[in-house]
Amino acid sequence: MGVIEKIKAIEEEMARTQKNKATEYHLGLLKGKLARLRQQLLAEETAPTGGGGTGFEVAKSGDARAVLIGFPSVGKSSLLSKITTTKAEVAHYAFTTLTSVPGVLKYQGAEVQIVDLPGIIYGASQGKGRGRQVISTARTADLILMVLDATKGAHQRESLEKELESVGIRLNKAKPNIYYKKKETGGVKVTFTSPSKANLTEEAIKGILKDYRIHNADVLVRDDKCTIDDFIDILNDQHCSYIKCLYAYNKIDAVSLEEVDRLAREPNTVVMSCETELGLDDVVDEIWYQLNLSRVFTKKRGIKPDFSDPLVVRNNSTVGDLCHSIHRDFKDKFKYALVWGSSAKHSPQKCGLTHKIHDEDVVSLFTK
Ligand SMILES: Nc1nc2c(ncn2[C@@H]2O[C@H](COP(=O)(O)OP(=O)(O)OP(=O)(O)O)[C@@H](O)[C@H]2O)c(=O)[nH]1
Ligand SMILES: [K+]
Ligand SMILES: [Mg+2]
Repeated sequence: MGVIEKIKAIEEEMARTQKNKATEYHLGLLKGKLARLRQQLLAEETAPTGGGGTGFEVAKSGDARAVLIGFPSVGKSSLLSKITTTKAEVAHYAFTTLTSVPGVLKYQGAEVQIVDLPGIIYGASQGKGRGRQVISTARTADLILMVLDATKGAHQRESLEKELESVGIRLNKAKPNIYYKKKETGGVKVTFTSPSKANLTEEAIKGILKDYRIHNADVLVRDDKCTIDDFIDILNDQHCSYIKCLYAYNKIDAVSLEEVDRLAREPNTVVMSCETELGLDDVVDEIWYQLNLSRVFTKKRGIKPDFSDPLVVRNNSTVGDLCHSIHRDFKDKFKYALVWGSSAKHSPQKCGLTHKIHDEDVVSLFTK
């Protein structure tokens, strides 16, 4: 049986199986198997072929990458053209964009790569259209920007989420807090830090492991809300990507104010009109906010800091992380830092490697 037939068989079995307490872990297993098979399908499609690939993948650049995902003609290329200097082709017909197009969003000295992609269609996760390439590019994103058409219903968002979910992309979800280690001997040991409030029981874990033919392992469930699906995600770890998602509703010029207001209140959501340039600044601010990055300006003694050229680090980074981002051996030479900005108690504050820096801090580093 080929991969596609296997997928079909599992989908049919899932459709036949009624969802209830007795079947939920079997259904979870089937879901896990599906995710693995779909991954396999994607890998086959995107594996580099001898005679040169399709040129679909773009090299990463800048401080982070946001990827535009959405159905055809929702305005992905319009958005790229508005917030970067890249001019992408925009037209009223579906599938105007046929390959990936990168652009650079400049945000107060930081650079975010924005990747425009072809529209996704129903069944993309099974390889329809350019679905496979689009999905494998989505997996490389620090942020998925899901572009939606405000004039269409809620089903577009749900079905896109389903497509991504089915290939192991988890949106706005932290990796389940479960420690799992496969071992050589000793049997299966399951521990819960507090009694489970979801369907993940010791019995379910043992059943799932048996199905995976794993007979020796340590499992520690650290979160009482973990589900069977979460545990299967942990077992399929290399097939799961946990990615932030920002929902951007475009074409708000074409719907009522009430509808705009309703959409804008949804979590992780921005509303915009690329055509009338409404809300674009908010979109850009929100992209930056969701990426969870800080800009830090370094300053040499006696010279003003260069505010056009920040170092970009993850939020909650320490002075030590900053040193590491400059050079991996820099920490060894480090003596102390002077810090100006909201993280400093006084201006400047003398700090060590563990001091946490904030967005827009100015830092002078002194070496031995
Ligand atoms: N009313 C309205 N139309 C818009 C807006 N933004 C884009 N459009 C129109 O929507 C159509 C599709 O825009 P594109 O940017 O090509 O959409 P896309 O998502 O890149 O489309 P594909 O590449 O084909 O998947 C064009 O006719 C645009 O002029 C908007 O804010 N309001
Ligand atoms: K289009
Ligand atoms: Mg396009």
